[in-house]
Amino acid sequence: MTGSQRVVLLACGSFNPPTNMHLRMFEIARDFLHRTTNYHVVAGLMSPVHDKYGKEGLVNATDRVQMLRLALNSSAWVHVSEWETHQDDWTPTREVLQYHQELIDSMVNGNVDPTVKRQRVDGSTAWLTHLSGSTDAVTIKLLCGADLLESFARPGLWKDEDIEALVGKFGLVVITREGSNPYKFIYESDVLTRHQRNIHIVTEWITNEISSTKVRRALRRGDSVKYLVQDSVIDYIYKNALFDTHNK
Ligand SMILES: Nc1ncnc2c1ncn2[C@@H]1O[C@H](COP(=O)(O)OP(=O)(O)OP(=O)(O)O)[C@@H](O)[C@H]1O
Ligand SMILES: O=C(O)c1ccc[n+]([C@@H]2O[C@H](COP(=O)([O-])O)[C@@H](O)[C@H]2O)c1
Repeated sequence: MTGSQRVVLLACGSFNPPTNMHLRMFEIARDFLHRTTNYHVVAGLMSPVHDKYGKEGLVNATDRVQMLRLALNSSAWVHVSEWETHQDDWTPTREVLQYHQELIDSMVNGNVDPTVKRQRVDGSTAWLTHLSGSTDAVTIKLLCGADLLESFARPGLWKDEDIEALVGKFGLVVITREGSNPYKFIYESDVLTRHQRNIHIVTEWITNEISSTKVRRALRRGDSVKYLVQDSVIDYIYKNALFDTHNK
């Protein structure tokens, strides 16, 4: 596509379990960017957080990766990246983006780094095929819900220099979420306002409040989660007795 800037969207999170909203985020972000910017979204990545992130009720990364793989069977362009889960410890999001940008650079941006190339052979990098067929540069952006953006203000949670890099160097695509006001949040932050052009707010007009927390609660109570989560993921959860479903 002439004159367009190729982009990969990366969403980080627990995905505990992955919901249909996690998948939908990618669709609405891509539609919005294609309609309002000259970005051409070539691939999406979901990077589940490391077990050592230590969030209460987090099932192990092997199961979360497996659930994401099943969920993403219905997508032709979004993939799971296991890299984060294979590290020795939790990785800050800035470093997750940095790693994937370097991997992309080593493939298409003419910046061949042999160390990065070696790490590529891990079977979870099929998404790189979306980058072939063109030598136009590809940049990575963080895709997130407005609650993640607003967590930037939680004292001690994010490093200032990481926030600066996320918005200054990479850029954000933020999906609105019930109870959040990303425009006001950006207005109240000097650093976010300075990089406002690099923050794309996507309004989800078809509002819904699907969250993994609510899905886990329903599962625990034996309530149906059909149409909130992909059927294959529900089967996996019951087969492996995740989220206290053992006696349901
Ligand atoms: N309903 C939603 N609307 C907009 N963004 C969402 C929604 N659900 C999840 N996201 C976004 O998806 C990413 C990964 O989210 P995460 O795994 O924390 O899901 P969650 O449903 O918020 O989980 P939990 O309820 O366990 O906190 C985050 O950027 C989050 O903001
Ligand atoms: O990089 C950071 O400093 C940082 C601080 C807090 C959270 N994160 C990431 O944000 C995501 C939050 O996921 P969750 O499920 O807790 O909403 C997860 O991928 C974390 O690694 C990242």
